[in-house]
Amino acid sequence: MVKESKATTLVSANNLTCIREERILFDELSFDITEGEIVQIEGPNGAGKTSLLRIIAGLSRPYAGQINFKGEDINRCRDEYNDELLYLGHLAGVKSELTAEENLNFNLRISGYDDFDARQILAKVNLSGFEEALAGHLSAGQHRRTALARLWHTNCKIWLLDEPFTAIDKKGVEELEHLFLAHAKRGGCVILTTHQDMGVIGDDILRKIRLDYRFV
Ligand SMILES: Nc1ncnc2c1ncn2[C@@H]1O[C@H](COP(=O)(O)OP(=O)(O)OP(=O)(O)O)[C@@H](O)[C@H]1O
Repeated sequence: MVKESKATTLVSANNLTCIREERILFDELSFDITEGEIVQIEGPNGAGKTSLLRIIAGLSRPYAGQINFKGEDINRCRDEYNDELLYLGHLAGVKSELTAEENLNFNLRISGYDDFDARQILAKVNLSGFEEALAGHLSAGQHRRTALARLWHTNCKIWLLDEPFTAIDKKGVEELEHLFLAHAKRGGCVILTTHQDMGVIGDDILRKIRLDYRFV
């Protein structure tokens, strides 16, 4: 008999409330995200998507509620959680005064990787020939690709991506979508914000968490 294996819950939000400038961005928000899921946090500008991602990442605290990693409060398993977390925010840790290759080397080494071929990874994000260009001299899309390159070399299961498609061309968006699908298939999860429609990841796969703010 084939035994059905149940997907592990990686991240749970428990009754999260976030208040900014006397505005409730979200209130008693709860959800579970399991291995293999791709989740889009959606809502209008200012709804609290970045705020929610930062709370999930443990970078800021909610007014109330907590985030659990595999059932445990992230404040009690920080190291274990951080080992599984890849967070790419708006600025995404790309330093203008470093080259594309130096940025990738830095970002991967600081995450504990030392066995990689940066040029090969940069080729995957279409930056061949730009390895030695200063990030500050790259186009907006190439700058973003420099940040995203580390997704091609990571063991982290939980990807938290704030507007990953910003400035990325159509083909690049599709390649990223395929990467997310492959990551989910390997048992990871992707939690992202975007205002863009995703054409490769169908609505049957994509799960949406919608935020709509209201005044206190
Ligand atoms: N640290 C902070 N202090 C005060 N207000 C904040 C802080 N962080 C966010 N806000 C406010 O909270 C609201 C939600 O911001 P957030 O960046 O989470 O929205 P968003 O849904 O990601 O928006 P967008 O689609 O424009 O990126 C905004 O009105 C913002 O000004």
